[in-house]
Amino acid sequence: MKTVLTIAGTDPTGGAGAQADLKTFTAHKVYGMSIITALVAQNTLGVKDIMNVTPQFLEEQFACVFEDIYPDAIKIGMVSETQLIHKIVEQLKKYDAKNIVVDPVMVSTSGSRLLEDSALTALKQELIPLSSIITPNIPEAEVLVNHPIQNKADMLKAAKEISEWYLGYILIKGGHFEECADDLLYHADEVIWLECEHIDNPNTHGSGCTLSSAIASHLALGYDIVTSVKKAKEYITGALKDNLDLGHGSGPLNHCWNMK
Ligand SMILES: Nc1ncnc2c1ncn2[C@@H]1O[C@H](COP(=O)(O)OP(=O)(O)O)[C@@H](O)[C@H]1O
Ligand SMILES: Cc1ncc(COP(=O)(O)OP(=O)(O)O)c(N)n1
Repeated sequence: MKTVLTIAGTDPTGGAGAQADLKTFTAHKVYGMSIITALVAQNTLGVKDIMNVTPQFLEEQFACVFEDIYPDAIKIGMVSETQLIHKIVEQLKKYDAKNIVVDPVMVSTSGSRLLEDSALTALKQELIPLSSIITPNIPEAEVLVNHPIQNKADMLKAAKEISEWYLGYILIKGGHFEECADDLLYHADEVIWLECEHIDNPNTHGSGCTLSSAIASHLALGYDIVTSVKKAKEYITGALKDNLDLGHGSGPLNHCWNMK
């Protein structure tokens, strides 16, 4: 069985973070594992509190995973502090990790900051360069390029700007636009639009976590990056169309819609 690791924060209601990632791994029939960066008190209504783990505890979790069950692919989500990013970078290098997907989580859709301002430099200069693909949403891409992104032309411009300092694949997600949900996959002047109509579903909590975990699952299964992204986009679209309605805010997805 192929193995996939998430390095992420938690969501006790299971819609985002490590819990969503693990469900996504299971839905792709890969063996899921998790290294926790932070305990997050959150639900469909928003984030109440964050308790980061220590770098030492992060290192112990790395040893438990990598010295026992080596992952075929890794998804990295919420890592809010510089010292935790430093530790993850050190450990990924130590264990010669491959097939790394970085979802540069910065702010939850409900508006809570999940990345400290001071950690942005370490994210850009140390963690992102180790990855094969990054998956920013529009607000995250705006932070990476430091200007607004209002349409598809702006998305392409932003991807080109990011490619000046990052050599991997860049997936800018268009889920925050009203008119459509077209994602842009960009690499070395290659432009692929993954087109999708805007699905009228207010329950999108954790959609970015779920998409990046689906990409990592497909990488572990041996697909190339372009195929992995296309298959992951089909999966997230199906999950959004499944119309699960739980909770009092922006609800979670049915990660196992494809197993019905
Ligand atoms: N209403 C929607 N209709 C169709 N696809 C969507 C919708 N909202 C999000 N998506 C898709 O879900 C994935 C996650 O995107 P997004 O919600 O932008 O990420 P994040 O959760 O990181 O903010 C992307 O493939 C995006 O296009
Ligand atoms: C622990 C944790 N990680 C990431 C997020 C953000 O999730 P995302 O998939 O970007 O979707 P929204 O929750 O913003 O809709 C999170 N909330 N918690």
